Amino acid sequence: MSHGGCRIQCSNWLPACKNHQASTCSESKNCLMGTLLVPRCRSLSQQSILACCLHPTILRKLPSCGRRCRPGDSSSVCDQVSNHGMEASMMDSVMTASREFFHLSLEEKKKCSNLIDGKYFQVEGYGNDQVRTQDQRLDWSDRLHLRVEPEGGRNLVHWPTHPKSFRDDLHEYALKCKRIKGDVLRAMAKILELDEDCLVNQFNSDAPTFARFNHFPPCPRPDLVLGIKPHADFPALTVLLMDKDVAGLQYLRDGTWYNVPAACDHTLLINIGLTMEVTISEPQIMTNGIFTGPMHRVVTNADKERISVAMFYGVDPEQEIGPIAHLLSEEQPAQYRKMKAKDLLVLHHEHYAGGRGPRIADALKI
Ligand SMILES: O=C(O)CCC(=O)C(=O)O
Ligand SMILES: [Fe+2]
Repeated sequence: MSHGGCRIQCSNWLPACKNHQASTCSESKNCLMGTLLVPRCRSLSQQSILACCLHPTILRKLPSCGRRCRPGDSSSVCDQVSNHGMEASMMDSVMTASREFFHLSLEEKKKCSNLIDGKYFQVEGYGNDQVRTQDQRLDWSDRLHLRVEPEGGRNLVHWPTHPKSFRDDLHEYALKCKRIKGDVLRAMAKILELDEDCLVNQFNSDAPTFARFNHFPPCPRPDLVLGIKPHADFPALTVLLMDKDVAGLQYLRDGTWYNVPAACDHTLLINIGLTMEVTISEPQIMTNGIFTGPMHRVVTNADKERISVAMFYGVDPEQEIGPIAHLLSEEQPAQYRKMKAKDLLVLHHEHYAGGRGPRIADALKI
């Protein structure tokens, strides 16, 4: 690692109160994520970042990790990472450019629309989810979704020209995030006792990276409407840049939603996605996987807008994904069937939008 190792933030994630409000909740001082997932120390080795989030059976192999494990802990990678090597000024610039874009007139934003001729949905561009069914729940958010990698596959027609810095900021930011993604994947491979580049090599030159800019305007009824409904990210890994001032993200754990505080100290949040779960979670049959894509959602705020920027790292759509061979043995056979990434994505959308449950990885279980 060129920048001396990422650090995990000791986070104090409080249970959300019943009306979904993220910022006002002080019902409980129970620091679940802080005590269970993150050791109480400020600087951890790179290896420990992920160890904090791994299943206890793997964790026991790691002398450097001070995590206290409880039987039945679920395992998920959803931690705030600092000392990640990205300049705070760059993170601020991306946030400012995003905010400026969302504050443009609707007419201006529609120049990047995700609807062709105002009707036909496409993944890239400005807008909301595709509406597939009459009773589909829509999110209280505006989005700009852009393919960032491979660089040759960028559709600049969707890339805003206002603010002027937007394109350059995103380009630079993507380069930094890619390096962080590599660091995280190498650390994960090490923990799994795989070849260091084994996971990085799952991403060939056609592996897509999408940037999703989320804007959550103030919402008059936060008790009724969610900014993003419960989901687990589909791609393999997400690097999330969050608003410094307004919280809203929540994670589900043991049936309770927990608030993630606003990222006032320039932390990034790393999520494991479902693709990675299918790829690497094989040996722990008893525990349903070493890594799982954590379920999360975003709540709305009555008074304040919120911005976040997610970089989603997927694998080549033509790639067949399934358990990595090195992780399988006679005692630990595959738990998931193999499928091309593009077919898995279709299934995921059907499940998620159709309300049949957001965890497509479960549908793939053998
Ligand atoms: O806004 C956030 O903090 C999370 C966004 C998110 O979960 C997503 O874009 O998939
Ligand atoms: Fe997400």
